[in-house]
Amino acid sequence: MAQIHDDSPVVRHLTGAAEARNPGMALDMDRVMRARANRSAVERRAATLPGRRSVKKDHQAAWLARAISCIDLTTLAGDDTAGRVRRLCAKARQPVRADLLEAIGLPELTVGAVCVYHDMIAPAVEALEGSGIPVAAVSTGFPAGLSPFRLRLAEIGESVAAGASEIDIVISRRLVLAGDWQGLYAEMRAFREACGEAHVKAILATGELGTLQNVARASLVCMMAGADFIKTSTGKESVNATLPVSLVMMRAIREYHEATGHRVGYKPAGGISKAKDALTYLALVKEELGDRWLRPDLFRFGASSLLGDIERQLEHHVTGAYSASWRHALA
Ligand SMILES: O=C[C@H](O)COP(=O)(O)O
Repeated sequence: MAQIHDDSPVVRHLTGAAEARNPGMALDMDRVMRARANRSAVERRAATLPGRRSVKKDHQAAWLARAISCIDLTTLAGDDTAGRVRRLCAKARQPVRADLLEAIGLPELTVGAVCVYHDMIAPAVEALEGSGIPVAAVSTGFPAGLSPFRLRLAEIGESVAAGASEIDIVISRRLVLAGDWQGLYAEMRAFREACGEAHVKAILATGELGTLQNVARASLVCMMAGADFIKTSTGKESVNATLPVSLVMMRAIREYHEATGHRVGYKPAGGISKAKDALTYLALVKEELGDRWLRPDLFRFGASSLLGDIERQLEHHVTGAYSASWRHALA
């Protein structure tokens, strides 16, 4: 079987230079109010995506490897333990069986980050020491974001002090629903400041924002306030990442880049568990934002069970046989 060559996009993306951070800008209300989303046009375009770009054989293995490198391998359960987090981190270091990684020519492949609640940061940092894999912590009263503002800020500070280098904040949905864009801007600015050097992902919880127009406006406001990434969902809403929402958020990212020159990352999260869905998302990123976004510094999947299905597909690619999904239960 042909291997993925050293100059392949998969290998290059692992060694590419990181992007300068988005510093944000003053709140531009004209631009925010101009942001619109035509629901039927967006849904029509999204409906054409699944299955349209089918990549096969070595190309498919390369895209699946790239998907792995962009996963925020996540556990966000009330019964998380240090032991479970240590097992997840072992999986993050070696996401796929060593012989499969050798066979596709990427023995060093890892996931993009491990994402946990605050109390699980310490075991994750310890388990990932020396791997270069960052620890991301959900924060600011995740998932609802309804705890006192000063406590939400303090939570960020504690998570950074505990070793998280990425902070996934949740915005106050009520600010969006009330059209309080100044309030959302101020909140996001304060969260960004509290993060310091840690990168901040703004979770919009799009399933609770009512309209795609609100999604477009909230995306712009969070980027203007300095978000490094915008992220769809906590995984706890009744509707999480969808293709229409992704289209709207990616177009907001593109518009912000065209206006400011700053690239903001994108993280769809919640309910993405199949390799073929991951390929659809990657194709959408490539079409809407371009190849530069297909690296872990600008694109992540927030997912707790996607890796298991990707591993099954890679095993099939290398050996010609599928293994049972229970063999990949952890990821
Ligand atoms: O941010 C990540 C999500 O919580 C993961 O959601 P999931 O368990 O549906 O993959």
